[in-house]
Amino acid sequence: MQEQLTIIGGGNLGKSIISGLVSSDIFNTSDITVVDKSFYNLSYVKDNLGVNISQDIITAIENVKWVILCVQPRQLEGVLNEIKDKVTKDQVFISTVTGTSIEEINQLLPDNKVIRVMPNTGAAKKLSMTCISAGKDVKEELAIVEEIFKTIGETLVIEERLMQAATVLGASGIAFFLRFLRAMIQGGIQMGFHPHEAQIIAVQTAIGAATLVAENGTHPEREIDKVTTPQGCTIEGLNEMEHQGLSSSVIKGVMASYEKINTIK
Ligand SMILES: NC(=O)C1=CN([C@@H]2O[C@H](COP(=O)(O)OP(=O)(O)OC[C@H]3O[C@@H](n4cnc5c(N)ncnc54)[C@H](O)[C@@H]3O)[C@@H](O)[C@H]2O)C=CC1
Ligand SMILES: O=C(O)[C@@H]1CCC=N1
Repeated sequence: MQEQLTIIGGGNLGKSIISGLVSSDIFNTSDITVVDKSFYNLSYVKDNLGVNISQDIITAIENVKWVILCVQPRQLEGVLNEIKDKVTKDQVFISTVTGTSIEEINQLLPDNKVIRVMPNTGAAKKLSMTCISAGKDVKEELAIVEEIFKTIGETLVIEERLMQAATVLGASGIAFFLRFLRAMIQGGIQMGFHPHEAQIIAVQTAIGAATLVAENGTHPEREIDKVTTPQGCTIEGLNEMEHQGLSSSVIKGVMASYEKINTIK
C-alpha cells in the first residue's frame, strides 16, 4: 500500500501489530511510524522493527492516511485532545482501545471515519484474531482495514455491541489459554519432565489440538472423543478436571472479565 500508517502507542499491543506488519508486505517499513512518549519503547521499536519513530505526535500524523490508536483507555482522551485541531478529514482512525466506542471517539474527531479493531498479541507472529466493526458509512475503509489485519492473522467483522465480548474472548483469551498451558507444563514437571521438555510437549500438543479444530472444522468435543479410550487415562483425567470445576471456572472467569470490561474507562 502506498499510503502511510502511524501507530500512536508502541506498547505491548502496538509492538505486536508492528512486528506483524513489518513481516507482511502491506506497507513499506519506511511508511510506518510509531509515536510514543516512552523513549524505552521507541528504542526497542527502532532497534528491532526498523520503522520510523517519533515522540512528536503532531508531526507523526501529518499527511498520514491511517492512524492506529493503541494507548490505554485512560490515555485516549489526552491523545485525542492533543491532535483534534490538527487532523484532516481524509484521515482514518483505527482504534484498538478497549471499552471506547466509535461514537465517543467521534465526539472529539467529528469529521473523521473511525473503525474499531480488537486484535491480540498473536499479531507479532501473524496469528492475531482481529474483530473489526465500523459504522455504515465506512464500507470502503472497512474493507481496507480488513485487508491490513488479514496480513497479520484472521479477521471477523462484528457488530460494535459485541466488541467487549470480542475483547474478552479474543484478546484476553491469549492470557487465558496461556494460563492453561502453564498448568499443563506444571503437571508435566510433576510427572518427571524437565520444565523445558514439558514445555515443548505441551506447546506442540496445544498447536495440534487447535489445528485439528481449525482445519477439520469440528467441535472440540468430537476431537476429544477421538482421544478418550474407554476406561483409559484420558477420560479419567478429563472427568477429574470437570469434578474440580474446569469448564465452570473458565466460563466464570470469562464472565468476570466481561463484567469488568463494562466498567473500564
Ligand atoms: N495488550 C493486549 O494484549 C491488548 C491490548 N488492547 C488495548 O490496546 C491498547 C494498548 O494496550 P497495551 O499496548 O497493552 O498498553 P501499553 O501500556 O503497553 O501501551 C500504551 C503505550 O502508549 C503510550 N502512550 C500513552 N500516552 C501517550 C501519548 N499521549 N502519546 C504517545 N504515546 C502514549 C505509552 O507510553 C505506552 O507505550 C489498550 O487500550 C488495551 O486495552 C487490546 C487488545 C489486546
Ligand atoms: O487487559 C486488558 O484490559 C486489555 C484488553 C484485552 C487485553 N488487554
